[in-house]
Amino acid sequence: MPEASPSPTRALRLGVAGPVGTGKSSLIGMLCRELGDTLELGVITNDIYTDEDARMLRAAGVLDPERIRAVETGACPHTAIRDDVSANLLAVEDLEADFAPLDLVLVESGGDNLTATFSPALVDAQVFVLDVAGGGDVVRKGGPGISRADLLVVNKTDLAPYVGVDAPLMAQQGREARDGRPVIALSRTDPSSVAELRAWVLDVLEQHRSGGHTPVDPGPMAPHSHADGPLHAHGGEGAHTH
Ligand SMILES: Nc1nc2c(ncn2[C@@H]2O[C@H](COP(=O)(O)OP(=O)(O)OP(=O)(O)O)[C@@H](O)[C@H]2O)c(=O)[nH]1
Repeated sequence: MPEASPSPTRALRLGVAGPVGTGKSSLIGMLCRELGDTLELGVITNDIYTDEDARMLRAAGVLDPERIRAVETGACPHTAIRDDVSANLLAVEDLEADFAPLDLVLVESGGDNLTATFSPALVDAQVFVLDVAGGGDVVRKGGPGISRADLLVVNKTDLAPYVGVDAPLMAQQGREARDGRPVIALSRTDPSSVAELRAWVLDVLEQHRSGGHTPVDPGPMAPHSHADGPLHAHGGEGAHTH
């Protein structure tokens, strides 16, 4: 398990969670392109049955393929980032040992629904990714990731006119739901939004290195179900019940 107060010498571990298809892998690829020249990076992906996201990122050529590793999570992808994070921690620690010293390890959750959050035992900070194509009302539905992740991203703003969503309003409602925690309206076609994301990550890294960053638990996941499984919940104290 990582130390309670992260050593400024180890890499910042940044989780990226959010519903299926909102652009988590793309955002990680974007950060690799933006930061790969100046920082030593590693990536861990979580998929239910495959290593699809890792293969997609390797194929994108954004990072040395050896620095992108996959964790196969089995039926419930949330367990692996929330209740029993051992497989992910081992993957992060192996990556850090193999490519020491790393500056930043990006950990992508398996996309599933609105409830996924990382345990602070696995990541130091977390980004929750929504997209405009999921509908403008998604922000108002709330959930621990939307309300309390270190950063909320409203992604694919370039698609907003085509799906009838007011992206600035969606971002504003995100800010209102988050008591001032940051929100970035992002599109890979909007360089200023990409620069804003880059700056946010560098700021958190700087705080991590100076000992000024405290990992915050957004809170446990709400009860949810998977395509082939019953409704279940993940307890806040490491319990996992089906
Ligand atoms: N128009 C547009 N499409 C985007 C943007 N970012 C990502 N996409 C597209 O959205 C789709 C899903 O992106 P992914 O990065 O695979 O999403 P994901 O959240 O990792 O998906 P899962 O791992 O399956 O949950 C892909 O077709 C991307 O090309 C964006 O800024 N604008």
